[in-house]
Amino acid sequence: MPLIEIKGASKGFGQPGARSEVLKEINLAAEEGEFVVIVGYSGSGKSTLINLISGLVTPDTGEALIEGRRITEPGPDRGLVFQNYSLLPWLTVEENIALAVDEVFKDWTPQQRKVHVQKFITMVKLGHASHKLPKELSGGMRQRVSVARTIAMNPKVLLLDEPLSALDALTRAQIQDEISEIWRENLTTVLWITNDPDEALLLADRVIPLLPTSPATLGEPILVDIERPRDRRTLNHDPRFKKLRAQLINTLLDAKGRSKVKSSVHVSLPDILPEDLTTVNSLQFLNRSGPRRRGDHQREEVEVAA
Ligand SMILES: Nc1ncnc2c1ncn2[C@@H]1O[C@H](COP(=O)(O)OP(=O)(O)OP(=O)(O)O)[C@@H](O)[C@H]1O
Repeated sequence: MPLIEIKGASKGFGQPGARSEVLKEINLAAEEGEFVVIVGYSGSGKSTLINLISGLVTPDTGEALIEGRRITEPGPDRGLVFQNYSLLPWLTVEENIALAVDEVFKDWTPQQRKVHVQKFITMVKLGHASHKLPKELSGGMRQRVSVARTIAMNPKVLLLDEPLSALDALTRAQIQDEISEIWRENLTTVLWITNDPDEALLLADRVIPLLPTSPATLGEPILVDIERPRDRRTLNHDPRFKKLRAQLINTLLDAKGRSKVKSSVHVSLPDILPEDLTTVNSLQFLNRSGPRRRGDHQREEVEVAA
């Protein structure tokens, strides 16, 4: 049985009449220990999709499951890391992580909890900053705390919603490598959302494109059968990487192109004959009591883009 699963889920927002359908017939499964990345355009519904699993969003139809149980609300078995760190500003690095650990491991001794917190601070290389407040940290350091805090709660699956998009490219690359290493050592199941195809292919076992159809649907998964650890410098020249990259980007671009092709509808013209204003006689229409009607046999339709 897959660790997490989404079966036939659709989701829209808003009241009838002003409703927007965001996701349609989403089917997804991730096995234990698997690193799955969903890649899609901004605004296409990526957060909505990951939140079906976090429990923050309930599907209109279909269901999301963890270990076969239906997800109805957030829970400690699913750790969520957002793009905006969400640290408590009045607590230090250590205290921010300890707060989460104390909440989840209530029956542990204070010493056990302290050792556990230190392990994760070391894992994200923040030993030198454990007594600093969030305002004294760089964006990259804050995101490391956020990741450490979430992993320290031992979730069954780590859900990352564009965790690095607020960071500069170099810090981003560094933290991608760090999280990849943490994943390999701990083999947590990871579901990562991004709008960056390179990030997706560097990190994932399997990349799934979220197609910008309206509503969005999932495309065919792309298996990234490139051995780990993956070195970003050599990867760029690896023919397998180049091929997968082209396949992924083309899939997303093709779907975007198709979504621009609008349908057309037939509209009946009003039941009024147009006046010919090029002849003097036509000015007679000013004396008429009403417009001239088309006969039924003259009814006209035009095709307009919808
Ligand atoms: N709670 C909500 N109420 C109403 N509309 C919502 C809600 N959540 C999301 N939406 C709409 O659903 C669509 C998809 O949003 P979502 O945040 O899932 O996209 P995204 O791909 O994660 O975007 P981004 O990459 O910009 O973060 C957007 O049009 C958004 O306005």
